[in-house]
Amino acid sequence: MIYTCTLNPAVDYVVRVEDFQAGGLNRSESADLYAGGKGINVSRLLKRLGSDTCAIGFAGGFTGDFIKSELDREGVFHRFTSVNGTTRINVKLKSGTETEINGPAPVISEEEANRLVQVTSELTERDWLHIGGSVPSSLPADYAGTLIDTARKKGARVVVDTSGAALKELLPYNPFFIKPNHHELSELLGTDVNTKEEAALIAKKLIDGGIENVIVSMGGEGAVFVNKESVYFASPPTGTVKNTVGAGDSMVAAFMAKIEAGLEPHKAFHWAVAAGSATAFSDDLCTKAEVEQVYSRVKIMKLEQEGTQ
Ligand SMILES: Nc1ncnc2c1ncn2[C@@H]1O[C@H](COP(=O)(O)OP(=O)(O)OP(=O)(O)O)[C@@H](O)[C@H]1O
Ligand SMILES: O=P(O)(O)OC[C@@]1(O)O[C@H](CO)[C@@H](O)[C@@H]1O
Repeated sequence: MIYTCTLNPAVDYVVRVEDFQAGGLNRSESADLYAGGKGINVSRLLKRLGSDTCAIGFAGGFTGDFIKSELDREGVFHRFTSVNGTTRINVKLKSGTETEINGPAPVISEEEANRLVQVTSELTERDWLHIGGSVPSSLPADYAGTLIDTARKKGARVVVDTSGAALKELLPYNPFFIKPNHHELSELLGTDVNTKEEAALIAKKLIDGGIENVIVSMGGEGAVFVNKESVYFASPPTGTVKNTVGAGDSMVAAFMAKIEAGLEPHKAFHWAVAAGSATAFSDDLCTKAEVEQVYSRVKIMKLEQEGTQ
């Protein structure tokens, strides 16, 4: 079972405005609500791809109830830890460009935090623990690390998809897989990552440090995959981009689903890029059929290891 842990879930309020004017009264053409947060997106896609998954994390208030009812509607298992506070709402404004306003996390008490650690202590060696998204500031700095240690003691495989300080904090735990985008990688290392060669070079260093699989996504420019054996680059097909929210999460979901199904990592990477693009071309997360349609249009090539050293 792939457990996704979203410490700071959100209701994503996706609003479309024809010609947004800052400081003026804008009327939206459409507004949609989605159960959001990185782990929740990953679980929703895993379910669509046919993998066993369960979403865990903190949920509270009417927004927490909305997320649970949406997951129930889609048949996604969940086991959230209830909190007193109210799960945030994240605004995704689409008006030519995409603008995001992600809300603040509710305060998580020590007792609530301990209850989630208990859930991760019930994982087994057949399970994965994916930790995705931001970490509420009320939690101790080493909280996500505690979850990883707890799950690892039970033999679970760990995947990390956080950014900023949280990612830096968790790299020494040597996750099985990470998928930063090139901006997150630049921020992490304080150096610009703009090309596939630069991405491959940095990813190789992370692999040498003990992480098993790294995908660096670069939006419409493609993505780089590095593990101990090889370095690959994939370029996505062109298409009409409708929504990139959750595109990265779709990559993570497809990579885990295909590794779980026994595929070699570079083949799982090919599916990951297809899933990311299929979501970018859809209004919501993509479907399995959409991933299959995009798959043959993704160009994948092996890069020389020497070029990355
Ligand atoms: N313009 C685009 N055209 C085709 N595919 C795209 C485009 N933008 C994103 N994608 C697909 O989505 C994947 C992930 O995109 P990106 O690098 O923006 O991830 P991300 O920043 O983690 O996304 P998010 O945090 O919004 O989920 C890319 O590797 C690619 O497959
Ligand atoms: O604020 P965080 O936790 O970093 O990111 C949260 C978020 O932007 O990530 C998902 C897309 O990846 C959205 O569903 C959600 O709103």
